[in-house]
Amino acid sequence: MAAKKPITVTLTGAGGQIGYALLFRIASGAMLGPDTPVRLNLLEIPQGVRAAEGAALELQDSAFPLLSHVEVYDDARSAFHGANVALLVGARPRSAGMERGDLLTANGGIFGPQGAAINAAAADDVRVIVVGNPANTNALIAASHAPDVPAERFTALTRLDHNRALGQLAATVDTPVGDIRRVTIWGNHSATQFPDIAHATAAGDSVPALLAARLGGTDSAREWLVDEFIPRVAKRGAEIIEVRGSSSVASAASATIDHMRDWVAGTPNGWTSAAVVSDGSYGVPEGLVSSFPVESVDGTWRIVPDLELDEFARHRIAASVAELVEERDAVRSLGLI
Ligand SMILES: NC(=O)C1=CN([C@@H]2O[C@H](COP(=O)(O)OP(=O)(O)OC[C@H]3O[C@@H](n4cnc5c(N)ncnc54)[C@H](O)[C@@H]3O)[C@@H](O)[C@H]2O)C=CC1
Ligand SMILES: O=C([O-])CC(=O)C(=O)O
Repeated sequence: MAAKKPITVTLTGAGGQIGYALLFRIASGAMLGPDTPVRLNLLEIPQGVRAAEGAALELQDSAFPLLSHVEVYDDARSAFHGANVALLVGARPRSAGMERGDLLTANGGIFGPQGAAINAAAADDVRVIVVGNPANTNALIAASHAPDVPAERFTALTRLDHNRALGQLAATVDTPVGDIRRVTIWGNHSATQFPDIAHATAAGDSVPALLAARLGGTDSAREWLVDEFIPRVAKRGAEIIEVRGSSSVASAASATIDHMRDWVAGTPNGWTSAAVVSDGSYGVPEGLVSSFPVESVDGTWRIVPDLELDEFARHRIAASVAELVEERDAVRSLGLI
């Protein structure tokens, strides 16, 4: 059988923390599969180039059979040349006391030029995920500078929030995390996000019913949901910063791998969460990059249709979407879109 052609993966922020956690998993085949060779293009700003070069040396020392080539760039056009997969991680992380909104001005300027470089140089089938915060709005900025790339190819990471929700639920209902299905993160990757378990199941049983049984009735389950689960998941990033002293790295890299793997290979276990360009579903204005329940079908994210939403869910989703509208208007007034 002829050897498979390598997939070109461009990673921005390759000299940073998440970059370092991502590179070795990509090269090992965890993202694109055990028989897909990869070519890695690493993009950094000049101050980050040495760190990226160091990571490239270590990649060589790891002798990954699937790794066909590694190149370090400080020029976006060259780095995105022929990219089939673009992981936009490079941006300043939040430190203690900062809200994600504070990063809009700091990081927004990065994503227009990178969107334009993707438009000019990437492969026709490019798939983009934005990890750098504020991820949803940065993806919107990048997409708006790439008119020739279908908007559906621009996504942002909310899989980390999804995985955090699975972790919290598994611990509370005492079920293996792999048995939990049909959890959704709606809206923005921020404290306004809505982690929704109304449709969730654990080994086929209704999670709301399991919670009610475990926590002493539907009222207590509701209290846990509103006062503990939702804020714990939505503010987990800040909790990690407080406990670790810096923002999530390995879990963010792992979620990025999950997102891209499922996008390419499909979601046989049912839906997951990803921030995708809205087609107007569930009242989310068209064009906003918002998190939805999504399935990956034939290499394309599809928003799961026709889920029933109660008043509480509609209210929570609207609040997070209102924040996305504010962010869009802010970057518009800064001339970034
Ligand atoms: N969406 C999500 O779930 C999560 C997002 N994040 C975000 O990911 C981003 C990266 O985090 P870390 O790796 O921990 O930060 P880091 O500071 O360790 O690394 C960022 C790297 O990006 C580079 N960089 C900055 N501007 C760049 C540009 N224009 N082009 C290429 N590279 C550039 C920097 O030189 C640095 O090496 C942050 O914005 C952080 O807030 C972090 C965790 C979760
Ligand atoms: O909270 C932060 O600043 C980093 C991040 O996005 C997360 O951990 O969810």
